[in-house]
Amino acid sequence: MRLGIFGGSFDPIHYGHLRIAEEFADLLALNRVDLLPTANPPHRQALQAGNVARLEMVRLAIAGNPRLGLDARELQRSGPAYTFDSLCELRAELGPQLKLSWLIGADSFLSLDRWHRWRELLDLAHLAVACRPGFDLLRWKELASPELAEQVLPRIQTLSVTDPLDAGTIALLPTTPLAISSTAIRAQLATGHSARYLLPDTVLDYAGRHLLYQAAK
Ligand SMILES: Nc1ncnc2c1ncn2[C@@H]1O[C@H](COP(=O)(O)OP(=O)(O)OP(=O)(O)O)[C@@H](O)[C@H]1O
Ligand SMILES: O=C(O)c1ccc[n+]([C@@H]2O[C@H](COP(=O)([O-])O)[C@@H](O)[C@H]2O)c1
Repeated sequence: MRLGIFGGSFDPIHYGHLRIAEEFADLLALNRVDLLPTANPPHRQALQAGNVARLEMVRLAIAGNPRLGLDARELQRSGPAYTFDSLCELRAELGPQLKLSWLIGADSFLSLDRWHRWRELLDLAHLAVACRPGFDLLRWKELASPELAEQVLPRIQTLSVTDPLDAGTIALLPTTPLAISSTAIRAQLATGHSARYLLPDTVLDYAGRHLLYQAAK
């Protein structure tokens, strides 16, 4: 069993997220990728849509794709939602033998050294880094802090589905670069512009019906 986890604010979820989740599953031959919406992210201001709405939008977005699942554990936790805590819980539930990989976009990867107990994350899971326009992974050595570079360099491996290890490596995934962001979608909706084809229609309809990203009147 090879499980992938993809944490995010998903405020709202969009095709940039869905495409890297699909390519992650495909490139690493994962049995399943669980999307893990975060609550109280330690590193950013309050999210715009509430927990229930973001969970529902993820549910709508992944409907019909048997490889994508939903893990709501962080929404049930009070206090900051640290990835370290989620990976510890997952390891305790699934055992040491399971191959566990955490998907992260290139922008998040470059700030990994500001995450809670970041050095220990690779004891718990593999890391798979997706391309994101504007964050050139070929230049990551210049862009990363010396601490991150020192920690990361020896761990980077060429993409491999047959790695015998259960955690501890970093794969740079050649995913399709899609310049889509939740920030831009929220801005488009708040100014009355169309966000169609940047995210699933079902998610857009949900956001519209619940007036999630409209400008305050
Ligand atoms: N278009 C994209 N391409 C690659 N990775 C992405 C893309 N959008 C988001 N990600 C990654 O998905 C994860 C969750 O991202 P998040 O939910 O914050 O989306 P976002 O579009 O970056 O949102 P925001 O604009 O609100 O910051 C992060 O690891 C981020 O790097
Ligand atoms: O654990 C941390 O300290 C930490 C710091 C920054 C981000 N994260 C996680 O990274 C994922 C992507 O975050 P974001 O803000 O880009 O949506 C999400 O699962 C967050 O909980 C985790």
